[in-house]
Amino acid sequence: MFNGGRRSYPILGGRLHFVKFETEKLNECLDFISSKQLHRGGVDSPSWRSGAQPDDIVIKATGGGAYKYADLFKERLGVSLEKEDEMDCLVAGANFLLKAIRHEAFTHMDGHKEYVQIDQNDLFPFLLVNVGSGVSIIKVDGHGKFQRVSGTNVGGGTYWGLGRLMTKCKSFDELLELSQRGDNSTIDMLVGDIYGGLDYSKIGLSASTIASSFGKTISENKELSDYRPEDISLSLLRMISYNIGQISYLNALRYGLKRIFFGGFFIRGHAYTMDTISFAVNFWSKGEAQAMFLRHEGFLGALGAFMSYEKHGLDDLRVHHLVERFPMGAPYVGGKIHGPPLGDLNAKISWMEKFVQKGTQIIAPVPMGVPATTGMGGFERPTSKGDILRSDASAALNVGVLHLVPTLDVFPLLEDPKTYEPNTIDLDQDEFKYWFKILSDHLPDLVDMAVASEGGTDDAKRRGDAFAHAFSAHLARLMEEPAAYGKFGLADLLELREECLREFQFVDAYISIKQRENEASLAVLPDLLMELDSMNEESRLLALIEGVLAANIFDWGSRACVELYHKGTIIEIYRMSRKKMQRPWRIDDFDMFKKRMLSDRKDQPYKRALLFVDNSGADVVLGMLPLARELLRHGTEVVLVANSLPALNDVTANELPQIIAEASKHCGILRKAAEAGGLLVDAMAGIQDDLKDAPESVPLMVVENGCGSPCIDFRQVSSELAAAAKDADLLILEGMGRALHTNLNARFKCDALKLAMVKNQRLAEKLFNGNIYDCICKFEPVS
Ligand SMILES: Nc1ncnc2c1ncn2[C@@H]1O[C@H](COP(=O)(O)OP(=O)(O)O)[C@@H](O)[C@H]1O
Ligand SMILES: CC(C)(COP(=O)(O)O)[C@@H](O)C(=O)NCCC(=O)O
Ligand SMILES: [Mn+2]
Repeated sequence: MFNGGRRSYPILGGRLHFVKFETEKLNECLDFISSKQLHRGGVDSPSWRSGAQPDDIVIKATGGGAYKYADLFKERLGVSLEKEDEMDCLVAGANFLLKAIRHEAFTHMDGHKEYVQIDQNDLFPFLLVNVGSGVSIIKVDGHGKFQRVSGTNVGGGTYWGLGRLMTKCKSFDELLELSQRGDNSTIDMLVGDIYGGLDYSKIGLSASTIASSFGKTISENKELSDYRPEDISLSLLRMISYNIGQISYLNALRYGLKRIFFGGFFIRGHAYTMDTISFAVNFWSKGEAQAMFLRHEGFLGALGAFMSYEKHGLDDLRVHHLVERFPMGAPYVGGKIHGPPLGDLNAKISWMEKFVQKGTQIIAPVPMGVPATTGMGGFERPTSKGDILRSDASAALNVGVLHLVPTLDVFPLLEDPKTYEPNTIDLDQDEFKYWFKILSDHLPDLVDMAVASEGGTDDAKRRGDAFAHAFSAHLARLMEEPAAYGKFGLADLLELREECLREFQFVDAYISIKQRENEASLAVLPDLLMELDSMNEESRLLALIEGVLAANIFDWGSRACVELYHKGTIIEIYRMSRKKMQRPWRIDDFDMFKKRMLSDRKDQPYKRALLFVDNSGADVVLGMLPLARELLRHGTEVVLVANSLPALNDVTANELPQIIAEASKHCGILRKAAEAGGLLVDAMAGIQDDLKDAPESVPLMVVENGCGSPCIDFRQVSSELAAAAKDADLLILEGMGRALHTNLNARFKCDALKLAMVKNQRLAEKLFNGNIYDCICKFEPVS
């Protein structure tokens, strides 16, 4: 793909993994790079096989290490480090993240984390404070436009260095963990100590405000060993965090800036550190300035260096080109540098098994800070004692793998992409608890299905167990901290399950069910079409919509529906479902749709309809295909939009042509249209054409949606779908995932019909005050 004609080279896709290591582990890092041949593009890369010389390979790097270790990289890997200016990189990294990652920035006050939607038109200027070993304070005015306005030598290195000397801690995480059990009032002199336990309210200081860090230690006749390491660590952490917050605020004041973004590895997603910094900024600015933190806090420099490869064309990347995934791999289960090779399945499984054997450790794939409140004053003692922050061995980062997919686009028919939110229901703590149970209960059946789909071998069983543990670990992690992976909705949760299956190489867990149901449905399709053709236009349209709703019952993601399937054959259940259809439906805009189809537009049919199909079997064969056929009959071009990758029993775009070819054997309308859409080239070869003289048909086409999930997020669809949408004037969204969990409230630039059966009692009550098996027929004409 070429980008607007401005570049002469294509933008390729790829994945960005985020891995950190301490400088003293540099040799292990070099071993890792070397064993995976990462400097040559990985063991699978063509340059590795063709024996590209490392001399030709340039790695972008920044910071002091880029100078200090250039010789070592040359010696050990044979590659040259190309040094990029550190400030340039910090700014480029921050700008990229704020532009391209949806839930990058968040506030953290009194233990409460909130993601902030950054408006690109209202981003600059801002203050960027990078808290690494030392602290850089940068005023950023635009892309590549910045000035380092200040800094302080009292930074992360100071906390870690002093902390190490004073507490004998062996690791940074140990020191941080100690602070969570600390009480700084034994060390710090507080306002209350000076004023006899009272607040100094005249200048707005509460009794618990620190008057002098470490101030209490001067007046007592005590040695270092008389103080608890926990208390020392906490006093140190507060002293340094508060100081950084205060200096940052003063610089923001100096330049009249309201927003301060904090990055650097000192922060470590640690709730207490962030709360202290936020308190300082908020207190001194009297609420005028805002401290914000970044999920990729420690990677600003590295990202900026990576961006400086001009050939990547990364400066043109937009938020819709990036998909963040949270799979199980070395960095996620806390692999040290020598953790499982990226992409090596067997090693990933072994990792899972190891963690499972250890029992309690696999409660979550990434670490977290304490969701505790630090109290109104920001300087109270931590109310929840910290055993939640895990040690670095099992700890990793709050970020996933960034997939760069240049073929993704924003769906052009979204009325307002800026305000569009795919998820209908906010996944708050309560809601998450419910879905946690639903998904956990469903897991054993899904594992059985997945293992069977891969032949039930021992290898498949091992992968199945690993998948179950990986997905459970993610659920547990989210249960602990719902905001751990950015703003996470039900659509993301359902997609995460599919991603975990793919991570352990389950290609299509529901393949045999899909095939069985397709066959059974295709066998009764001719009778259904005959019955439909015997009706008048009005009754037929109603029967078709009824048919779509009734057949949406075939959903292997719904517990209630799966239980039904034991009670009869596919056709029996389909008939039962149709018989139960009682109008008015819970939302029933059918009459409006009918008027539009059969009266208003009788002589001016829709030009092109996009039908977002859902499940395999009866749903697509007896529901959506006959509806497509009716539209074709009216002279409307039909594009069937299906998943790119399998998800539950959803039909995929790859599978559709074969299904259409089978259906076309019984139906001339479908056959002509499919031919016109180029769908039958292979499938119908050799079949006698008795329709040669029939009039030309409008085309029936298939496009993939770019998703592998039961839901759809219209901010990121395939460019093929975006292109097909250009002339569309009708959208039909079908199914619970695409029309209820997501997009129920989405507004489009053209007419939209949302059809679904509600197959979950709680959702029916919550959304419609209704009941399980209620049907929704929501028609939203543009005018
Ligand atoms: N696991 C860790 N080991 C050592 N320091 C850590 C660790 N996690 C966070 N830190 C903090 O991060 C700081 C280094 O931050 P970083 O962003 O890498 O900056 P720099 O490149 O200036 O060293 C350390 O001084 C320490 O305060
Ligand atoms: C995963 C699904 C959204 C799929 O529904 P569909 O889009 O196929 O109509 C749905 O099955 C679901 O929300 N299931 C979980 C709820 C339950 O088992 O009750
Ligand atoms: Mn489905």
